[in-house]
Amino acid sequence: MQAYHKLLQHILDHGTLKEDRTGTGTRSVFGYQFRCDLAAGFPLLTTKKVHWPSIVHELLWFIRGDTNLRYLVQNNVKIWNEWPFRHYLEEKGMAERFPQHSREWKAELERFVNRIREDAEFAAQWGELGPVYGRQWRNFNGVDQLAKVIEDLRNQPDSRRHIVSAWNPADLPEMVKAGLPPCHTLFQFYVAEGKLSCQLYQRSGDVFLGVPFNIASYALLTHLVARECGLGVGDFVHTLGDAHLYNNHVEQAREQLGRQPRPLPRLEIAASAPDIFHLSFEDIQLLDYDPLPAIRAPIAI
Ligand SMILES: Nc1nc(=O)c2c([nH]1)NC[C@@H]1CN(c3ccc(C(=O)N[C@@H](CCC(=O)O)C(=O)O)cc3)CN21
Ligand SMILES: O=c1ccn([C@H]2C[C@H](O)[C@@H](COP(=O)(O)O)O2)c(=O)[nH]1
Repeated sequence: MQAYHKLLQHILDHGTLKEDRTGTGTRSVFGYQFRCDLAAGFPLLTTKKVHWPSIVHELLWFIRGDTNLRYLVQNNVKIWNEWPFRHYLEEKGMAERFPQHSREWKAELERFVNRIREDAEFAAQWGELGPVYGRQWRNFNGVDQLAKVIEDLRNQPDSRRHIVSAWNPADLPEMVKAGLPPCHTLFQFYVAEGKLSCQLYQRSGDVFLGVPFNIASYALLTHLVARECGLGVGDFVHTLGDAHLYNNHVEQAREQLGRQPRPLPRLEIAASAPDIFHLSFEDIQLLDYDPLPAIRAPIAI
């Protein structure tokens, strides 16, 4: 928690003004690392409310190898809608009629999302994000990396080769169409003294909106994999490439920095829960999460 505040403050103090693909503009630093001890509490921000159900559903969606928006929409997870919608507008030649974030654009986005939810055929055609995280984790040119890393952690915990990569250069052109090239690019597990640690290399981090989700998601993944291997939890180490604060998030970041952290919540995985590949949302519970109110910020598309 303190580590996240330090990152926000570091970018405010030392970030370089830098243009970006979305045209929003950022303050950015290159190369930043922090760690959290997962035994000290679950690292979900308490200085603003973060939508926990979205984190759980998104991770279960990755673990299942799913890459279609439909599961997320059906579970009220809104964080991926804008990218397939942008692709849909472009393919239909409607992008100019719907300027991003305008009233008409918002109404059309809502219609798009409703059709994804209700119309299976429409979802199959327009909800597909391409070979993004879920595909690469479970089927990287035929390799089930997640199953393999769990097997290796059980058999050779001391190995220095416990890596899962979402960065598949041959598939990048397909990912860019309706999604994005993976931001959380590669992760590595490490076992010492019966505890599982995880380090993530994130090539690009939207520090106000994306990074709080990414921290919680990898913390949860580490807990789930540790349980699968009969290990305790160690550290989550987060290494960022381009760590940026969008120019339209600066006021929100300052507001958050003025708030006092509260005690961290705890994670509970049901004792009766099945293995990692068959978990359901109800098996995973966050206890004692008592955050300060959410702070709204626009998403850069
Ligand atoms: N610019 C950008 N930043 C990101 O973090 C990001 C992308 N693009 N594209 C792909 C995914 C989607 N992610 C997102 C998208 C939206 C929110 C967001 O709007 N969060 C709000 C409200 C979420 C809700 O309650 O539904 C928040 O306050 O956290 C967060 C992460 C992370 N990724
Ligand atoms: O899990 C995620 C996914 C995306 N982001 C952010 C990082 C950037 O702000 C954008 C992606 O734009 P690129 O031009 O492809 O870097 O999304 C994130 O923080 N976390």
